[in-house]
Amino acid sequence: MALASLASLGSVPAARGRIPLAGHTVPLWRRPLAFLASQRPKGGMVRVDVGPLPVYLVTDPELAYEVLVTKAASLGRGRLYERLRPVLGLGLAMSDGGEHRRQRRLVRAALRGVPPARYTEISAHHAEELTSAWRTAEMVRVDEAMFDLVLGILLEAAFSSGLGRAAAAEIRFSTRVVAKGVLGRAITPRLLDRLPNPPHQRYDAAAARLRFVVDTLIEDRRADDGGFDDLLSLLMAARDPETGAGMTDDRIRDELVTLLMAGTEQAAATLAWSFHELARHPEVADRLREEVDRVLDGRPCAPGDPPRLAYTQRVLNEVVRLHAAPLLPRRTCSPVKIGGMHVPEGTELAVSPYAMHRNPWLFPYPERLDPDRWVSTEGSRILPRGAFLPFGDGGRRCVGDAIAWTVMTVAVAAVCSRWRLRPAGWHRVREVPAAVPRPDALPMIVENR
Ligand code: HEM
Repeated sequence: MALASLASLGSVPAARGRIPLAGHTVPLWRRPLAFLASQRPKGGMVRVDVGPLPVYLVTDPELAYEVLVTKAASLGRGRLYERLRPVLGLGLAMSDGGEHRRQRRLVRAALRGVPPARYTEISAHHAEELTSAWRTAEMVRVDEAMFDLVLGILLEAAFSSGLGRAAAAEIRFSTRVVAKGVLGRAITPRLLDRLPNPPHQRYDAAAARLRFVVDTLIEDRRADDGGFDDLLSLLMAARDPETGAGMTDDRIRDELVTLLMAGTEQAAATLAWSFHELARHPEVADRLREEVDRVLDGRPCAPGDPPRLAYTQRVLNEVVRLHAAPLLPRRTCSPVKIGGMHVPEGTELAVSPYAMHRNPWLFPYPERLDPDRWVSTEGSRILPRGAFLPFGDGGRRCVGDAIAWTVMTVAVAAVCSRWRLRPAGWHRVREVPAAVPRPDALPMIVENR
């Protein structure tokens, strides 16, 4: 059927709460995640007006699968991403089409070049260092501790021993500033760039410093490329199988910054939520500790252990379900049929894993942390494709998912084999929108088990 003769986007309903001229800016500003989770339109698509810009929000698994997988060739990055170029450059998260496919092949090959056992060893070492420094009754900002932990692990995987103290401190500082400011920067209209805005200035300066430090590390490695087997060396050695071409140093820097930013923010937020959820569900925490004790018997995780921690991984599966990406934005780069509708070129779409994962038709009692919903028994319901998207799907699916599972399993096991974390009663934790929502702050008290 010709595209033009199909139903048009005009038939897609607008989400409730729209105000003339302002669109849905008010609910998006005041309670964005609750607003997204409340969207369950009949046809699986609803229009959300971000000021004057209509964005078609996809909350139905079948449509999400079309957007992310089967029709992905007609979709590129959405507008939100354009604003991230000063920090992510031409890194994987920013490119499209054939360029993206070629680059992704190289990055995946480099990531796979570090054996999974190495990620387990590095994670176990860093997690031990962190948890052995905690003291009974101490208050720990778990969100910050997890950020430092994941970044430390990724930095060691990327630069092994080649990273000096000063460079490590600079990367830690800048990455934190960039991670905090990234969403504000992405949604601020370009028009306002000229106005003085201290948070944006801090963000821009941190982005520039982060890129500068990584540039210097690449330069140093070019001068002494003796026998490293880390991600940096693997990215330098990566060659396109068709053309034999490698990456320029600028591109290697963009990929490293992308991996550090994408990996740290999301895995750290998920880990922080894990401890928040375990504290709210003592029966789940007891079962997890029982498993960790049985499998590890008091020793740190070793290669081969993470897959044996099956209950721990089911808990993490629930955490990534409940605290998933609010939006995976896309823009059509050619006219395309989606959900039987004609979608013209230049349309902004966004799949919402967050909304989907909280849909009771897909996940009964969705607000409940229930690791056993992932036990497959005879007769258990099979989820439709496109319904569970913590790592996205298709050609843009997360390239760090396996690393994330290792890092997170090892870290949860390390904390739970030594400590119980109790919420510090004075703070009510809020979900802050980000690539993966993060806690605004997560102060917890360390207790003996
Ligand atoms: C719990 C942890 C993580 C979660 C929930 C997560 C989630 C995601 C999601 C949903 C996407 C797809 C975005 C889209 O379709 O628009 C993505 C892409 C990506 N992730 Fe992750 N991620 C995690 C950890 C990591 C780690 C540890 C790394 C790196 C070591 C990483 C690197 C990336 C990169 C580079 C992309 C872009 C892929 C592309 O565009 O081809 N992520 N991630």
